[in-house]
Amino acid sequence: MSTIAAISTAQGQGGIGVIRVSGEDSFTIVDKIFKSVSGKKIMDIKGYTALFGHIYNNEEVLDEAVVLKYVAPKSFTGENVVEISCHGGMYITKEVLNAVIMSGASLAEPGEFTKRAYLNGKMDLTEAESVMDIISAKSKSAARAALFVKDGALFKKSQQVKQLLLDKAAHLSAWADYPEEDIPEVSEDSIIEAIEESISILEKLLSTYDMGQVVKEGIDTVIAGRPNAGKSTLMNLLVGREKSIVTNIAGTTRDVVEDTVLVGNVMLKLSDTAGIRDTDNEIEKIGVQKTFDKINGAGLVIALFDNNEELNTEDIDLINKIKDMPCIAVINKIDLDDKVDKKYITDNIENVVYISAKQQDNIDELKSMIEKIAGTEDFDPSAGIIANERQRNAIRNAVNSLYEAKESLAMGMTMDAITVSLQETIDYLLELTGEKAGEEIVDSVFHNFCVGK
Ligand SMILES: Nc1nc2c(c(=O)[nH]1)N(C=O)[C@@H](CNc1ccc(C(=O)N[C@@H](CCC(=O)O)C(=O)O)cc1)CN2
Ligand SMILES: Nc1nc2c(ncn2[C@@H]2O[C@H](COP(=O)(O)OP(=O)(O)OP(=O)(O)O)[C@@H](O)[C@H]2O)c(=O)[nH]1
Ligand SMILES: [Mg+2]
Repeated sequence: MSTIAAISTAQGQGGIGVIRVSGEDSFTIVDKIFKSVSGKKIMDIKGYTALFGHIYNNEEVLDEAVVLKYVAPKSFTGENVVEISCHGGMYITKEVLNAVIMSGASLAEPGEFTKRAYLNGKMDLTEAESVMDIISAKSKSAARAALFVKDGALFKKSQQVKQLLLDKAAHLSAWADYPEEDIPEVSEDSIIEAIEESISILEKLLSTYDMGQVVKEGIDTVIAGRPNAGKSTLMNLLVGREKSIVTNIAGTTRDVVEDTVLVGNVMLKLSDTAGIRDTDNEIEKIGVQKTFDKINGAGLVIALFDNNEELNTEDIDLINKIKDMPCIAVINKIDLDDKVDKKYITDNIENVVYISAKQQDNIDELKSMIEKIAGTEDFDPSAGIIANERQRNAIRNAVNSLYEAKESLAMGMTMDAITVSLQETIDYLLELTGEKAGEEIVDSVFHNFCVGK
């Protein structure tokens, strides 16, 4: 396989930048452009040792650098690897990469290092996919969950089920293929037991998907309500800066104002919206329409009501619109006189919280309610989460084949038919981990990676 190279650190200014080189010829390629101060060659030093020196482009010094050597198979990719740490910054790192390419390496494709790690048996597909999740994690729980998958949380569960079924499938086919041999018959009960246990493990895994999405992607959360209810004040309070304009003029916010914020271990993708009211103003009208579009696509609606005003028809319409969605009714301005019909709100909406956005009262209560609704309070990162649609489909298919096997048994079908279903389940699990996955599947997994990973 060719020797590949790429900048593995973020593109931009940084203290140092790392160019990673992987493949059989890594040492000779880098030796051509690197002169160590000690005079040693990369070729001659041991794995996991480093040299300090300079990178050259022909006779010209490009930068000083530290090179680190990994000898196959003991490296991230399982190949010979050299990491060149030079000064960070777009210009220098590109020049060094260029020198490595001129010296004989080819430019790595996105995800190619991790793909090679997978192809060399350093990790399975679920572990490789978790690498992306680790990089893109924006919260502690997302990062921890991804790290557990990187450590094989998903892979191990898959192996566990595979083993359970292989024991039965092997037995079944042996028994069916060699009826004259003296192989003990597998009892139907033991097959059912293995199937039930497998279904339970896989279904439990499937149930992690939604929460995994919440932890990873965050929740589309819309702050809605009538003009002047205090939506923008709350938005600013949650994000911790003056993101939205706040005035006492009704109809201040027109466009949707967006930001993300971490509440406990839930990431909210917040949208502050135009106050809902019937208006003749063209601009405001469009804003109100956008508010409704946002509500329709929301994972959580935070509906604000003004404690100091009686409910109007817009308030009531909003309550009716959201009461069957994940939502919180926030009664704002509790520092002012109570005029709002609290009973109507609590009769219709389960989660109600009383705050003063202006005086920052009871905000913690609102935050714990958000966490409760997101259901991430007792999220267990160590259980491993399904990271994406590909994994979910593979597991879903595996479970479906198990249900088929169960049905076949109940219908008194031949053992052959049951073996086929169990074999199918195992194939789906092999696809999940990439132990047996088509080239298209593998390619599409790495397609979304960034260059250098
Ligand atoms: N400098 C550097 N830091 C990094 C990475 C890297 O590639 N380079 N990583 C990139 O993601 C992560 C670490 N990943 C790595 C995974 C395996 C090996 C490695 O050498 N594996 C050998 C070790 C065997 C052993 O000593 O037990 C192996 O698997 O055989 C190195 C880094 C995070 N930090
Ligand atoms: N007394 C009191 N005033 C508040 C409170 N929250 C917001 N306000 C005031 O209410 C007015 C409107 O606040 P905004 O946050 O702009 O209201 P909004 O819902 O975003 O309004 P639009 O953008 O017009 O839809 C401002 O003068 C705020 O200072 C509160 O808890 N108590
Ligand atoms: Mg506003």
